[in-house]
Parts: sequence; C-alpha cells; structure tokens
Amino acid sequence: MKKIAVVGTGYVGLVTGVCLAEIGHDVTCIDVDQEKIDLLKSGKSPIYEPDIEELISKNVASGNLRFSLETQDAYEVDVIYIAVGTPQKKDGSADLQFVEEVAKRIAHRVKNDVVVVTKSTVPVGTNHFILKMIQEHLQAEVRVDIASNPEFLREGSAIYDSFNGDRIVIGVENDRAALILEEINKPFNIPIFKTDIRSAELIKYAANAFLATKISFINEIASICEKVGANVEDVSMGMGKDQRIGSQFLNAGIGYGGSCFPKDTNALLHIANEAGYQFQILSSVVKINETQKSVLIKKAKERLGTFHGKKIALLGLSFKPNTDDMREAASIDISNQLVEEGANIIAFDPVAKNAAKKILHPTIQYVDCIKEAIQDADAVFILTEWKEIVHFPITNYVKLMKHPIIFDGRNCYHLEEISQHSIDYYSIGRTTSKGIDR
Ligand SMILES: NC(=O)c1ccc[n+]([C@@H]2O[C@H](COP(=O)([O-])OP(=O)(O)OC[C@H]3O[C@@H](n4cnc5c(N)ncnc54)[C@H](O)[C@@H]3O)[C@@H](O)[C@H]2O)c1
Ligand SMILES: O=c1ccn([C@@H]2O[C@H](COP(=O)(O)OP(=O)(O)O[C@H]3O[C@H](CO)[C@@H](O)[C@H](O)[C@H]3O)[C@@H](O)[C@H]2O)c(=O)[nH]1
Repeated sequence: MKKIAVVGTGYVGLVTGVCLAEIGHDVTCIDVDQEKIDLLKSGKSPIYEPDIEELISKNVASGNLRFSLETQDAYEVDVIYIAVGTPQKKDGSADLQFVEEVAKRIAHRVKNDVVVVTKSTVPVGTNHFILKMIQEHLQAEVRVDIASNPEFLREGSAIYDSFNGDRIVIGVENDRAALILEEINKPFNIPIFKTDIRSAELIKYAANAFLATKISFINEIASICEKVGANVEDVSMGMGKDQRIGSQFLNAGIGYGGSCFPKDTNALLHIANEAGYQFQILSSVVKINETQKSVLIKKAKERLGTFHGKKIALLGLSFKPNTDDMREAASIDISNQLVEEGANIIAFDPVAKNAAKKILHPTIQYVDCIKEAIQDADAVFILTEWKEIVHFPITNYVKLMKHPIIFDGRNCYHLEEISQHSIDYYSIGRTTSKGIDR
C-alpha cells in the first residue's frame, strides 16, 4: 500500500484517485476548486460517470480515500500524481500553466522523497520540464523522481476502463520509479508496458491521433458511400472483421468531439511542427473532422430550404453518451448555426442538460423527455447516440411530429425498420429513406 496524492480532481484525477483507493492505496485527492472539494466531501461527484459515487462512498468509508484543498499535509505522501488539465492554446499547442503551477507547489510542499507521476496528457519533454521546475523551487533536501503514466480511459466508461485497460504505459528513467509504479499498479492486473519518458509521452498523443484517424477515415468512406449508393455500416463491418483493422472506432458520424481528440490532435501537429516535421495525415484528419461537423446542417438545409421560424428538436447534447461533458460537442456548432439562421430549438439530453445550459445559446429550451422535444417539431437532429434515443419507439416520431423528418448524425436506427414508416430519414453514409407513402 502506498500513500498517494492525486492533484486535480477532474475526469482523470478523480477516477484515478478512486480506483487507486479501491485497489488498497491510501489516497488524497487534491483540487484548488473549493466547490468541487465540498461536493466530494458530501459524497457527490462533480462529474457524471457510471459507478463513481458508489466507489467514492465505499472508499471514503473504508478510510482509503479523502478529499482536500491544496494544503501542506496533503503532500506528505510517497507518490504524487499530476492530473490537471492541459487545454488547447490559440496556436493549437498544449497549455501547461496548470502543470507548471502544480510543479511549483510540489516543490514548496514536499518534505520527504517522492515520485511525481504525470497522468495529464503532455507534450514530449514536459516530464523533464516538471522535474526542472521542482528542482529549481525545492525547499527541502529530498529526492524527487519522475514518471510518465499517460491515461487512456474514455469518459462514460472511465471506471470500467481503469480496471480493464489493454495496457498501463509507464515512462521512467530509473529503477526506483519503475519499481514503485509497478508495485502501485500490480493489483489492476493489466499488462504494464515500460519505456523511456519521451516515448511514453508520445504514445498518448500517437494513440489518440490514430483513433481520430480511424474516425475521419470512416467518415470519408461514408461520404463516398452516399455518392455510390453503398452502406457505410456494412463497409465498416466488413473491414473491421479483418483483425489487422479491427472493428472499433469505425462508426461514421458527425465527427469526433470531446476534451481529448480535438485538442490532442492539434497538440501533436504542433509538436511535429516544432520538431520540423509536417504531419500530413494528421492535418487531413483534423480538416476532415471540421468538415464532418457540418454535414447534417447541409443535408437539413437542402431538405428544409430555410431554418427560419422552424421548430427543431435536438436529441443528445453531450459529445458522446454516458457523460455530461460538453467539451467540443457537435451540439455546440450545430445549435449555434441553427439559432443564427432563425430556428427555434427544443433540446433533450438525459444527463447533460445543466452543463449544456451553461454554454449553448440562451434561447434554447430544454425538456426532460424525447416526446416533449419532438412534439410538433418540423425536424429532429440526433447528435448523441444515448440509449434512450436509440431505443425510442420510431412510431412516436410519426405520431408526434407534423411531418416526420429526422437528420440522424449517429445512425441510431436501422434503415429497414425506418423505411416501414412514413418518415424522411437522413443519416450518415447510408441511403436516405423517404418513408412508405412518398
Ligand atoms: N477527460 C478524459 O477523458 C481524459 C482521458 C485521458 C487523459 N486526459 C488528460 O488528463 C488531463 C486532465 O483532464 P480532465 O479531463 O480530467 O481535466 P478537468 O478539467 O476535468 O480537471 C482538471 C482539474 O484540475 C484542477 N486543477 C487545476 N489546477 C490545479 C492545481 N494547481 N492544483 C490542484 N488542482 C488543480 C481543476 O480545478 C480541475 O478540477 C488532461 O491533460 C487531459 O488531456 C483526459
Ligand atoms: O467510431 C467512433 C468512435 C468515436 N467517435 C467519436 O469520437 C469522440 C471521442 O470518443 P471516445 O474516444 O469514446 O471518448 P473520449 O472519452 O474522448 O476518449 C478518448 O480520449 C481520451 C482522452 O485522451 C482517451 O483516454 C481515450 O482512450 C480516447 O478513446 C466522440 O465524439 C465520439 O462520438 C466516433 O465518431 N466514431
């Protein structure tokens, strides 16, 4: 059992802290955000993530887990994980201000030997920059080792992913740090891949960029499918059955969003550029994703002519299901454009309503059920494949809408089923269904 501090209690820090406590470590989760710490102390999670509140209660009760504002005591540990944000700067590079701040605070606070582990996604060279910052500001005579331990969890299945990951990557430069990291992670029973620090840092960006590439690739195949009358779902299925390709991350849609792919692809382009290399594939991946965000609007404009005065229902607002995260969600650009062109928007999301209210246009109305959203709507846009939307009976669109027109950005419904109903149905990379009586 190790005494661990996790600095930053966002999606990654909170999940990391909770899971490390669950496997028996003594964990203090630290944040500078008083509101978050107060909420966590009351047993509530500031983020929506399946199973997290149960694990928080269980581990707080067992004494393995506690939450703290930034104090001296909180740093009296063997290992400190850095899990603060590394958002995108205007030039596309990663903003390291929070990481730098934490490094300085560690230097001022630590009183015993520690290993500083970076979980945040950071450009190559950042772990060494962190060590330099700590050494420059260190107040006590202690040994500080560093390790890169990039995180691969997905939002919405973060706890599951932490216990079922394909690998744990550890970048180290000495045996002491390697041994401590191996010991900490052993109970997860996940293969550990040990490498040097710079490679570990790059693995994270390369993995996200590759997944983003798969998505942009299938989105381009979807556009070709629409032109040649093929079905992207079958193409994707047929490709994915080849184990060298793999079936995951080949779902065509309205592009990737979220807190990671958009910022990490741009950061990697910046890293490559700084190193004097033009990463051409990745530049295209990013451009294709930008274009993909507008395909639904384009289809809708062709069908409806104008959005002015139209009642449009948006189903699903978060960047993907099972999360309340709105960062880089497709709903942001799409709703902004619809509002700008005079549409009246009624929105439904089973979880992200409150998060959406903070960033979407104030004229948008929110409702708590799909039926209410689509009642008398001129058109429906499906932006997130929440199970509530996927399993919503198709007959309800016919019963409740004036003249059912659906623009589905996530291919939620089977074409065969939808074609049994009087619905105009436009999806991605599949033929348009005009319904039985048209
Ligand atoms: N969200 C994901 O799914 C995911 C997955 C893998 C990796 N990552 C990476 O992990 C990092 C964190 O991402 P996130 O989504 O958890 O971020 P987040 O914005 O949800 O959380 C960051 C937290 O750090 C806190 N913080 C900032 N400065 C601090 C300081 N000086 N001391 C203590 N706390 C401080 C903030 O208050 C916030 O609670 C990023 O580098 C991200 O790229 C994220
Ligand atoms: O076949 C697919 C798969 C995903 N997406 C979209 O891609 C985005 C990202 O999805 P996902 O990867 O499931 O979510 P994240 O939580 O952002 O997780 C990614 O980003 C994290 C942060 O770096 C990494 O840790 C994870 O491994 C990586 O999957 C979402 O908008 C999805 O709708 C598609 O369009 N098609």
